[in-house]
Amino acid sequence: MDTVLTLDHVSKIYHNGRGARNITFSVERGQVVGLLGPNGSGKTTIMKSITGLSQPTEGTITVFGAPVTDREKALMQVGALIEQPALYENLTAQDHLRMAARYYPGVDQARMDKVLEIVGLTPYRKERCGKFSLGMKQRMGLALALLSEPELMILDEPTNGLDIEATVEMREVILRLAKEKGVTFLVASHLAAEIEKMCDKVLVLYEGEMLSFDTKEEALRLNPSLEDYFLAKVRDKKGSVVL
Ligand SMILES: Nc1ncnc2c1ncn2[C@@H]1O[C@H](COP(=O)(O)OP(=O)(O)OP(=O)(O)O)[C@@H](O)[C@H]1O
Repeated sequence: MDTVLTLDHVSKIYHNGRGARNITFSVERGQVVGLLGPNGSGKTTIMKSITGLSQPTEGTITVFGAPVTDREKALMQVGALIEQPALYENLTAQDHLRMAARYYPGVDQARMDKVLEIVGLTPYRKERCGKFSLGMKQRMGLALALLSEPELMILDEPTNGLDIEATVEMREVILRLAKEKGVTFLVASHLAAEIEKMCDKVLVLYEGEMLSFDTKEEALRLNPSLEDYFLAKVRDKKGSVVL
């Protein structure tokens, strides 16, 4: 199997002592890996370190065999949606894609049409993004992240704030891309059920610490759900304290 992403003893500690500590895991091509953890557990910190948005205090991150310190090379094949997508209220979906396409020489009109189709925004391509619903904005962010046909996608809470239908649509897009195109995904969520529906492997984060990294099958072997698995891991960490 091809290893797409490796974190080796990575820590990112902010000046206030918080962040994420001693994170080690690898992701293989075509896998959908979930980062599961409550608010403040370090999910965004890890994703920002992978995408080069922030600098780890310790450890090494390798993307497609290149260290993330060699930013341009490592991140050429990475698409990311971290926090809310930054969209201009007065620009249309099509305008946003044209602007982003300037950074990617190989991206043509056909690719722009394709990403709009993938995320289901083709009928709205000439509408201003300021008029988009939250779910449409999120899908627009995904379209922009997909524009350069990245082989690795880093998605931070991609269904945050979305209603049931938009959540299902977002999940279907992710699973389709993983299955049909072999795209590798690292997806962060604080919802165990969300990770359970989407991921092949799950990494549990708690208070900046990595508590486990298992396949979904392993996680569900002794637990009825990923929620129970998560609670069991947190209980193990806290000793006998019952949540
Ligand atoms: N720029 C920063 N400066 C100082 N502390 C920070 C900074 N960014 C995050 N933190 C702290 O680091 C810890 C991890 O935060 P992070 O945003 O990575 O968590 P998260 O799991 O993504 O949370 P959420 O689900 O709320 O987005 C938290 O305690 C947070 O307060």
